[in-house]
Amino acid sequence: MKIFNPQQIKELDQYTIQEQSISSVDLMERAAHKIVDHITLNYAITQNFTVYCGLGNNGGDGLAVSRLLLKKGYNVTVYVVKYSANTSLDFDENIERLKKITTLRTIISEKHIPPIPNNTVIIDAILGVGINRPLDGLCKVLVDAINTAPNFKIAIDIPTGLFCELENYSTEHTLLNANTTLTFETPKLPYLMPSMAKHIGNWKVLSINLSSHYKHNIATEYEYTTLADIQKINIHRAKFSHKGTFGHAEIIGGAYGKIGAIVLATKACLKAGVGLVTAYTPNCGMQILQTTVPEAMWTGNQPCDFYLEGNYINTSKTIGMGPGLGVHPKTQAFLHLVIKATSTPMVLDADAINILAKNKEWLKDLPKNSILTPHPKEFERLVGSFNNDFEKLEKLKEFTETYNCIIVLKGANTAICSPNGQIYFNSTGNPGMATAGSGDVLTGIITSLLAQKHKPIEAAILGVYIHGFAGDLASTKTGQISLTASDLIKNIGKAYLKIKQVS
Ligand SMILES: NC(=O)C1=CN([C@@H]2O[C@H](COP(=O)(O)OP(=O)(O)OC[C@H]3O[C@@H](n4cnc5c(N)ncnc54)[C@H](OP(=O)(O)O)[C@@H]3O)[C@@H](O)[C@H]2O)[C@@H](O)CC1
Ligand SMILES: Nc1ncnc2c1ncn2[C@@H]1O[C@H](COP(=O)(O)OP(=O)(O)O)[C@@H](O)[C@H]1O
Ligand SMILES: [K+]
Repeated sequence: MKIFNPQQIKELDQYTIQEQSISSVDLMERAAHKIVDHITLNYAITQNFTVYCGLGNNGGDGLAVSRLLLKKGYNVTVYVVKYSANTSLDFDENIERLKKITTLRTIISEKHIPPIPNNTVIIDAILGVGINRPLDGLCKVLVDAINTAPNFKIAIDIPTGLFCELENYSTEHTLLNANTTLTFETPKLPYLMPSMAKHIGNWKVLSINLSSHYKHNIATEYEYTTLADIQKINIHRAKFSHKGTFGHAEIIGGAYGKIGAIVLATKACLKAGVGLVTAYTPNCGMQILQTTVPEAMWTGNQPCDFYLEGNYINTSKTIGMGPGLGVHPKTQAFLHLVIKATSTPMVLDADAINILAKNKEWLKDLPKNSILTPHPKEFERLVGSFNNDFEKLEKLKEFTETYNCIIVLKGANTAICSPNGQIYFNSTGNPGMATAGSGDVLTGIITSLLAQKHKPIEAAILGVYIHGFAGDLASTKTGQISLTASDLIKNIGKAYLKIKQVS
């Protein structure tokens, strides 16, 4: 699913109006109905609402929602926030419609902000994507007052004060803290940023049937991977395929006391469908590997605390390297040898990333289209610090473009950045996955998909989706608190089945 910027949202609106021969006020009505459907599903008729409406189309949405809720019998108090003399045409039309059924109240200055009763749900329709400057004066004071109130808050489209692009953005600006944000057609970029979660709350995309033609044809910098996107990827197994068809992966890593990382990655690699897998660990890992993962082959011939370059035998396998590897100087040299000796894309995780962060001049030796899977701390070691999440995304693009690689920046809504700077946010997964070894499982899955000849960017997107999906399926049995990395592995198969089932 594409993520449009505010300019594209305006164009999409206009395109839809022409294509569907619908007036903009009727499109607003369609949007308002979707909001009201959500509210009626979630709130009893006894619930009171207080709606704050600005003077543009976000305010227009608020007025239309108020009218529809009143008609259904809800108790709704509507305030028009008069911060300027300008109003939009659809706002004006909705004022006329609403006036016929209720009394409108106006807030004209900071001194006239009415107290907020505690039994009401607040609906924020002050400003939407039309925001072009930070909040000040009446809007700022009102948003501060709303933020102070303990009431549940629903924002329409975006919480008032939020900017969707780096331009204009500052962490100093006031913005409304919503508990739920109900947006139209596509998620907005800030919804996928950790620092914005407290402003956006839970968010939901409501489809308002905007032009498919426009959505299909316009390129965006950002996408949000949904099940429908994943189902376009071919995971079918042909009848006469054999284990050679599905590649041979080599998972390199582990050290004394950290062999478990390689056990998890190797198991996950198998469960994700690879034909053959070899675990490459220090000698102390051999028995453990052969006992816990009998399906895997073992190789290594390495001492337990570091890796020796001379013991490495280059093969044509698809390499996933890093879990439990350690950062001993000899291991660092070993990693440099491996990346120089490899010509096909490989997966680098954990200590492999930490070693590259210490030796940035080696990054140019990475095989083209290799996939690095840092968690946020590893990412910072790699690219340096940044001031906010917008800058973080810029650094992400800069890095993948410079080194011709793919980065999988892990976390909630993992961001996958291609070598040409396209970013795909993942939609599966849950906080239960913030547990030891969860990243090792991901390394195994992505290496497996790469070995199965998925294109590197596809392996990254599909791998992250399956990993998160396995986490979601696992959590239905274990709950999030007790979820472990092994539960993820157990649910990889089920995740595949679910993907295929509904396709
Ligand atoms: N396809 C969709 O998604 C659909 C979207 N729809 C809805 O339309 C909304 C966008 O509406 P919009 O373009 O009228 O903008 P909106 O946010 O109401 O701002 C209005 C005006 O406020 C002003 N202003 C700006 N910053 C300010 C500030 N800091 N403090 C004070 N004033 C400020 C500025 O005017 P100015 O003062 O510069 O003249 C600006 O033009 C969208 O979020 C969604 O709710 C649906 O109706 C249908 C389908
Ligand atoms: N809050 C969360 N929501 C969704 N996924 C998460 C969350 N926290 C962590 N994860 C996922 O769990 C994995 C953790 O990886 P990592 O930090 O490398 O763990 P480890 O080093 O213990 O293996 C990543 O794939 C990440 O996306
Ligand atoms: K709003």
